Amino acid sequence: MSYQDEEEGATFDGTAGSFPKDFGYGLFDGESEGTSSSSDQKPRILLMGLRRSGKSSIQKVVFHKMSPNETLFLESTNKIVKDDINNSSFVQFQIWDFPGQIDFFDASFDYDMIFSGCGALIFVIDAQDDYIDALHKLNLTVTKAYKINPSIKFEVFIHKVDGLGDDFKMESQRDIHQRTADDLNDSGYDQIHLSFHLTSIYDHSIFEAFSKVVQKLIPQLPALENLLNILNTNSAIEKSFLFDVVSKIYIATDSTPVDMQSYELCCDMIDVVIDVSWIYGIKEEQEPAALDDQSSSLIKLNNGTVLYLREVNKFLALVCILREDNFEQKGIIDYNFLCFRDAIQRVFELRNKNNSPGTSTASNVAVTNTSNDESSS
Ligand SMILES: Nc1nc2c(ncn2[C@@H]2O[C@H](COP(=O)(O)OP(=O)(O)OP(=O)(O)O)[C@@H](O)[C@H]2O)c(=O)[nH]1
Repeated sequence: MSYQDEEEGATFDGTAGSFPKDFGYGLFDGESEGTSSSSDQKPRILLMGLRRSGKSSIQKVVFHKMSPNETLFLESTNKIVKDDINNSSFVQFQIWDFPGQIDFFDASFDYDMIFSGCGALIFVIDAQDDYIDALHKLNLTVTKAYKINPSIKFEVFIHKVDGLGDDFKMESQRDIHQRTADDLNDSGYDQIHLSFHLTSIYDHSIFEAFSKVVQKLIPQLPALENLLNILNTNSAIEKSFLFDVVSKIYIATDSTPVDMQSYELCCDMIDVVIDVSWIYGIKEEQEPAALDDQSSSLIKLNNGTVLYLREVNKFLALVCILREDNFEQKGIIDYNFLCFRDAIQRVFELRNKNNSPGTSTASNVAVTNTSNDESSS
């Protein structure tokens, strides 16, 4: 089995989508290349599934801003393609895209090495196709991976659901759920937990599903959720997301349920802010950055709701949804936000202190220090 490091921009020039591929990518202030975790230490998210199930498309759309229509021209993957996700820099990991025809009984497939450093395994099932073979492969894959590394998070993407009606979607999910549980029982692995997500690259569901996968690998998630809950309560905010700006993955949200529409609105807001700041906000000689410490934006919707965005650091933004009436107390909201930003920085400073260099846990995503040069208050 051969490996291939994907050269950034070699196969896709990043012109599709609403902002450039290299927008805001890079290291934190004062950090040199040598200080970031090396490729081998970065935790892995594996993308597996049958041929043409949509693995490469998912990776390209979520992390390389490829427009969904362009995925029609993607060629079949015939090698394991390793992609370093350091574009967002906040959460760093590698995605390994596997060829659909991979054979676990092939002696050259070093699955000990592959599964041992793996944080999450995403198995993609094409819901528009007959999925019986895929379920067989899923069972084979998760049992093999579990034997080597029981701490892997197993995620099943029931993919390409854009072509399916709502009833059929639900029915497929139920059926796949049932069959995989039966298969795992039969093979004596009923302790393996699988999470299911209905996804499509043609809407935001793929970003939402990926957000949930990445969140499971962030050990600070409970602390972040708690901070968002406190912020919401004290500022009369209805919903808030902490976004990794470039990928539009949300790395945390408060504990109220996420509804797709709110998430989509917040994603669209990020696109608008970045597009506008790209056109008007950045001087030529400066290194492009998605946001700076002054970035904020306010969008009033005609249903009496306000979307409010504030920069947390170079790579993270807080996007809140609240009633227009409650936004009258903007001073309080801004003050609470500064406290929130300060607390977030302290959460990650603590982690960095606890983690001596080179000892990042393989299954958790590496989180880089978020502190800005400027004082936050
Ligand atoms: N309708 C629909 N088509 C999709 C979706 N995702 C991917 N596709 C299409 O599925 C086809 C196969 O996608 P790929 O990403 O090449 O599949 P793959 O799993 O990487 O395939 P291999 O490299 O052969 O293993 C492409 O024509 C994509 O446009 C989706 O969400 N909906």
